[in-house]
Amino acid sequence: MLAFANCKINLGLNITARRADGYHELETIFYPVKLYDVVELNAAENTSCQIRGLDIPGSGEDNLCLKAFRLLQKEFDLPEQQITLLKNIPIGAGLGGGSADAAFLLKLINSKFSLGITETELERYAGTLGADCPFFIQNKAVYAAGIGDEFSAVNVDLSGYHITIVKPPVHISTAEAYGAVRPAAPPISLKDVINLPVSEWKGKVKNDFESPVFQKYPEIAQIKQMLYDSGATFALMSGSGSSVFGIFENNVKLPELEQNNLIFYTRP
Ligand SMILES: C[C@](O)(CO)[C@H](O)COP(=O)(O)OP(=O)(O)OC[C@H]1O[C@@H](n2ccc(N)nc2=O)[C@H](O)[C@@H]1O
Ligand SMILES: Nc1ncnc2c1ncn2[C@@H]1O[C@H](COP(=O)(O)OP(=O)(O)OP(=O)(O)O)[C@@H](O)[C@H]1O
Repeated sequence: MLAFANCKINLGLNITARRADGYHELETIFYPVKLYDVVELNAAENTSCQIRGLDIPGSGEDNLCLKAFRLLQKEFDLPEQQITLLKNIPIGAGLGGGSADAAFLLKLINSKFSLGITETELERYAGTLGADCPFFIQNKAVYAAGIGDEFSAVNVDLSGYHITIVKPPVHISTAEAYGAVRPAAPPISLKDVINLPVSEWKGKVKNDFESPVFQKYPEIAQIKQMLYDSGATFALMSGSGSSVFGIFENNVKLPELEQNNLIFYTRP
């Protein structure tokens, strides 16, 4: 039994406060995008995780898929399984790929073994694996507050646009990126700004990680500029980077970026 785990982009990200436990309060719009990993479960003598495709740094035991399986195995009487992960979503990209794998695996285990876990409970399990993880349970465009796990409805539809994601060869640690931001409440909430037409988002829908990340890696700022120069209606770094997405009205090809970077063309 298998599942297709899509990634996300952040349409805006305001980091508003630092909590006593070191985590940060934020507001963001999570938007699902059709760039997929594949996770598969098969009966086996021992539970393990086999990875194909892109290399994931760290040991296999650290893989979020294995952590997701063990989390439910502790609570339910699950038989041993081989988890196979086909990794396509770039890592350290701000696309939440690891979180997506874990969340989709929780859902897959729930349906394969008919565990009857509710969506709310699945979100709670996912939240113990990572701040980005709960979003992928419902996996629809949503306004998120808290540490990224308190959801409310939002009306954003990019289905008429083309999305281009550029992943420069830079790996950014999320914890390090948070450490470089000075939290502040935005003058206007993202929840209101996002109601503007996409053509008015430039300069108004912001990502607070951009400034410190662009300072350290000017090549990422150049990619964003290149997306605008190529006709993007809107461009922004996703999450803590390093990927940058462009929203285009037409399907533009970017040969200069194709030669030098990882680039993905997709539709929302
Ligand atoms: C940047 C975003 O991708 C935006 O969607 C997320 O906030 C990151 O979510 P994530 O990768 O699932 O994060 P986690 O794996 O839970 O945490 C990694 C590290 O990021 C920092 N972290 C994460 C989320 C948050 N709201 N505040 C934080 O300060 C913490 O130092 C934490 O140790
Ligand atoms: N299944 C997995 N896929 C990718 N990374 C994983 C996975 N399991 C564990 N990791 C670890 O998590 C780290 C970050 O992974 P991921 O690609 O999800 O982060 P990201 O692109 O920075 O996304 P975000 O910051 O938006 O959550 C990696 O460095 C890797 O060591």
